[in-house]
Amino acid sequence: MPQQTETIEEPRLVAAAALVAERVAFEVETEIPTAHGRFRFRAYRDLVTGDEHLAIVSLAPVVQGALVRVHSECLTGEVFSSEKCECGPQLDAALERIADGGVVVYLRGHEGRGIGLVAKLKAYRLQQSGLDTLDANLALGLPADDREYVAAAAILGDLGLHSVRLLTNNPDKIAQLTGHGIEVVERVPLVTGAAPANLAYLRAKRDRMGHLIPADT
Ligand SMILES: Nc1nc2c(ncn2[C@@H]2O[C@H](COP(=O)(O)OP(=O)(O)OP(=O)(O)O)[C@@H](O)[C@H]2O)c(=O)[nH]1
Ligand SMILES: [Zn+2]
Repeated sequence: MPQQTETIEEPRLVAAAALVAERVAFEVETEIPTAHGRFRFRAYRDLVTGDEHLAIVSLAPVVQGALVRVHSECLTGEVFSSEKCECGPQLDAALERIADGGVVVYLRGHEGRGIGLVAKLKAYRLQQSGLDTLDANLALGLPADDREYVAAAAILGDLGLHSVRLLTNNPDKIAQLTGHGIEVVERVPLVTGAAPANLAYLRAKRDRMGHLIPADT
């Protein structure tokens, strides 16, 4: 019986290893104490985009089905506590929650849903004159969401994870990771950081972009 299991899993493992090799290069691991506990910070170079991504891994063992957050970089929300989005509180909450055995994959190059910092600030400026988060991107001639998650799947593959409980409200993240060989056994909602300044943003994500955000937000 154990032999049979190995035979079934082998193609998946081979595919995961190939994805890792073609997409990311592991560079370094070091432990860092944070306000949310001590974590292993593992840095990867993205072989396609050149971005430097991170896997922030709990010291507690990470097993199949572990809690995972795949998080898009957001300078304004995470460094400057901008209340135009809820990225800062989401990242803090994710680190708290994975401390018992899980991973945050922090994706650089995802700033502004993949359009970059300057374009995001241009989009914010348009939002000041009334456009919502989606139409502001489109008015700039840019996609509503330009993110892809191959690198995240490759990093999870490097950690030996092919089955995860994913902290997200974004169905596209689940669909893309699944398409790249990561089985999402459960979606764990991550609703936090709502503030008067980001209510319209949360509602636009829910009503126009399909995010699974509670109706009473
Ligand atoms: N273009 C643009 N990007 C934004 C805006 N507000 C936040 N972002 C970016 O959106 C990204 C986060 O994506 P979200 O759609 O908020 O959330 P998500 O990660 O897809 O979904 P969750 O997993 O549920 O958190 C970050 O890179 C932010 O910089 C905005 O108004 N316009
Ligand atoms: Zn943000």
